[in-house]
Amino acid sequence: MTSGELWRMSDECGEYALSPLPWYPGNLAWHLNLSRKQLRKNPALESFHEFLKHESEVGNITRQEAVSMVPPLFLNVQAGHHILDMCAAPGSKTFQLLEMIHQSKEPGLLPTALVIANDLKVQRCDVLIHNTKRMCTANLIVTNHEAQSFPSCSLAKDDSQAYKDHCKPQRLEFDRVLCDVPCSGDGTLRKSHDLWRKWSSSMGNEFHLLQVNIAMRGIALLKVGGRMVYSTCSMNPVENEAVVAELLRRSGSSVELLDVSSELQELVRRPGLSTWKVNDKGSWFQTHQDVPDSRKNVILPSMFPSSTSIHESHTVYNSFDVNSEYNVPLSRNFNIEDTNNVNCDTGGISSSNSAQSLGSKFPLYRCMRIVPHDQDGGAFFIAVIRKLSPLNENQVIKVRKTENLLSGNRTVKLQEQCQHRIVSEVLDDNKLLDEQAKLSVANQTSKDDNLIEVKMASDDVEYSQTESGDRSHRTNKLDYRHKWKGIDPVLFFKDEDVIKNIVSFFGIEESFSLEGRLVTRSTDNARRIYYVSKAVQDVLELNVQVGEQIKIASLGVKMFERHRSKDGCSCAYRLSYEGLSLLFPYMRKRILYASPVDFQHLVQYRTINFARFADARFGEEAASLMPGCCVVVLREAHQIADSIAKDPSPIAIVCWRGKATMNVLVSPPDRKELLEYRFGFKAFKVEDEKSNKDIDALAEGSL
Ligand SMILES: C[S@@+](CC[C@H](N)C(=O)[O-])C[C@H]1O[C@@H](n2cnc3c(N)ncnc32)[C@H](O)[C@@H]1O
Repeated sequence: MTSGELWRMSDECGEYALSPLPWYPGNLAWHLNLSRKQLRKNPALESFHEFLKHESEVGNITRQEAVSMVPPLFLNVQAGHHILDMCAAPGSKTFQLLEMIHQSKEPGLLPTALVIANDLKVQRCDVLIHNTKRMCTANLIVTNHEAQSFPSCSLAKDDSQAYKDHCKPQRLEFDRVLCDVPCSGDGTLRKSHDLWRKWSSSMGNEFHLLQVNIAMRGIALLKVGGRMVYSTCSMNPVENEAVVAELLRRSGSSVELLDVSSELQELVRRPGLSTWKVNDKGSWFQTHQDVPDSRKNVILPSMFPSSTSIHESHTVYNSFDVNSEYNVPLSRNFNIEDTNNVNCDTGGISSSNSAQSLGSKFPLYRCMRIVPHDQDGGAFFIAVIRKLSPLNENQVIKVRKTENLLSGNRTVKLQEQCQHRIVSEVLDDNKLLDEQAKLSVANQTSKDDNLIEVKMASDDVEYSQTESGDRSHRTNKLDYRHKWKGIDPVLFFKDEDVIKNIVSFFGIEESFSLEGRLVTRSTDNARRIYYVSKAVQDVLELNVQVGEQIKIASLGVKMFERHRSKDGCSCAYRLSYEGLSLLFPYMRKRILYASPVDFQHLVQYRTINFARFADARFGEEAASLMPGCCVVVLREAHQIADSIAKDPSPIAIVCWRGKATMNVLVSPPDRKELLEYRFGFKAFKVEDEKSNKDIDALAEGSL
C-alpha cells in the first residue's frame, strides 16, 4: 500500500480527515479522526471500512492507537539487528519491528536481522502468531516465557564445539530490546470505559516489581552499546519513573538513561517526573519511612523517588554486594543539578513541598510522557536506556536468584511474601540455591507450565556458576529436552532425498540456501516445512546445544506442505503461498505465465479446465506440464514472458496442475485481495467460499 493510495482514500473520507502522523517517519502512519463505532455505523464510510478491514486482514495495514507506535521508533533499529520484544502480544509493535527490518531489503533477499517476540500467555501468543503471520517472515521466532526469566542460552566456554566457531553465537544477546511491560493501562482511559470503574491510584503498585524484574532481564540480555526501550500505557509514576530509577540504581554505571530530545522532534512529549507520592489503600506517602510497618513489604522503597531509597533498596536487595556498582560514579544517570532545573509536571501526583530533597536524583526528565490532551490520542510513557558495560556479575547472578524465587505462577502475592522474606532475613547464597532446588523438584512433578520457567531461570544462574568453574548442574540440561508441554519441538528437516527431490522438481537455484534452514514440528510428521533465516537458524542451533531452553511457539515462514495427491506427481511436497514471494526469485521450473483474463478467472473460479482458458496456448502449456504444484504468474497485456521472468516479485499464485484442470491453492482472503485490488473486481465475497479444506482437497485431486 502506497502513500498515494492513502492520499486518495483521504479525499474519499472528506470531512473525516485521514492524515499522515507528522512524527512518523516516511508518512507510513496515518490517523483517522473517527472512533471504531463511528466507522462501523456511518453508511457513507461503508466501503472505506471494508477497505480497512480487508487491508488489515492481508497485512497491508495495521490498525492501532497512534501513541502505541512510538516505542519501537525510539529503538532506532538498523539492518542486521537482533531484537527482543519481551512482552509482545497482541503483536502490534512486533509487526512494526518486522516492517522495519524488512524495509531496506531487496525483493527476494532476506534481512539478516532477527526478531524474537515473547509473551507469557499461550493464548496471547496465538494472537501474536496470527497477527504477525501476515508478514510472511522467515526472521521471526515467537516464544512463550516469563520475560523476567527469559533464557540466555549461554554455552559454557570449554565444552562446546560451537565455542570454537566464533561465527556462531555463544549466548542470546540483543542489539535492541523492547520492554513494553504489563501495566495498569490507565493511559487508555479515553477509550477503555471499563477502566473508569476499576481504576485507583494504587493500581500501579501491583505491577512495579514485575516491571522492574522484566526490565532488568532486558538489560541483562542487551549487548553492550545496545538500546532498550521501556514503555507502558500508564501514567502512574510507580510503574514508570520509579521503575526506571530502580533500573538505574541496580545497574549503576552499566547503563545510561538516554536524552532523546533530538529524535522524533515532531512528537509532542513532556519530561518524566522527579517527584511523586505513592498511594496505598487511600493514603498518600512521600517516603518509604512514612509507610506503616504492616504495609512496608507491599509498598516497596523503590516505588519512591527519594534518593535515600538507594540505601533502602539496598536493604531489600541485600543479596547485592555493598560495593559493587554503587560505588562507581553514576555521573551519566545521577545528576542533582539536572533534576533541580527541571520543570516537573506533577500532574497532581507528586509533592511540590521539599521536592528537591525528596525528588529522584536521577535525570528522570529524560523519560517521555505522552499525554492525551497534547496530541488528541492515548497516553504513553517511554524511557530509552543504553547499555554501557556488562552488568556486574554479582549483580546479575544475585538479582536473578532473587527473581527466581519470585517467578512461577505465584504472581504478586508471592512476590510480596518473598520480598518480605528478603527484607527480614539476609538470605545467603546457599539458602537461595536451596530454595531454587526445591522449586526445581516441585517443577519436575508439576503440571504447571509456569513452574518450568523457574527451572529455566535456574539454568541461567547455573550458567554463571559454570563460568566460575562449577559445572555440576549442566548434566541435567538434557532432561529438559522436548519437555515444553503443549508445544511441539522444532526439528531441523534433514531428509536429503526429499530436499533433493523438491529442489529438482521446482528448479530451486543453489544460491537459495536450504541447508539448515528447513524446520518442522515433529508431531505433524513433517506435514509442513518452514523456512527460517540464517539468524533464526543460529538461534535454533544454539538452543539445541543448551538443551532447548527456549520454548518456541512459532517460527519462520511455511514454505512446503506435504500432499497426498494421486495425480502421479513426483514430488511429495507442494509450495505454500506464504513462502512464494521468498522462493520465487530462485525458482526455475514449474512456472506458467497467464494473460490477465485467465489469471483473473483462475483467482475467481479456483478451478478451470485446460480447454476453457481464453488463451488456448496457456491451456496447452498447462496440459503439457507434469501433474503437481506449479506457479502461475500474471502476464500483463504488454509484457512478454522474458521481461516478467526478470521481475523478482511479480503477481503470482500457487496452483495445482490436476488431471484435466488447473486449481488455485490460495486462501479466500488472499484471492479477495488479488481480485479486488489488482482487478478492481468488487463482487467477490469470501462468505461464498467453501472452507480451506476444499483447497487442500484440490491439491489432493479429489475436487
Ligand atoms: C502491554 S501488553 C503488550 C502489548 C504489545 N507490546 C503490543 O504492542 O501489541 C503486555 C503483555 O505482557 C504480557 N505479560 C504479562 N506478564 C508477562 C511476563 N511476566 N512476561 C512476559 N509477558 C508478560 C501480557 O500477556 C500482555 O500480552
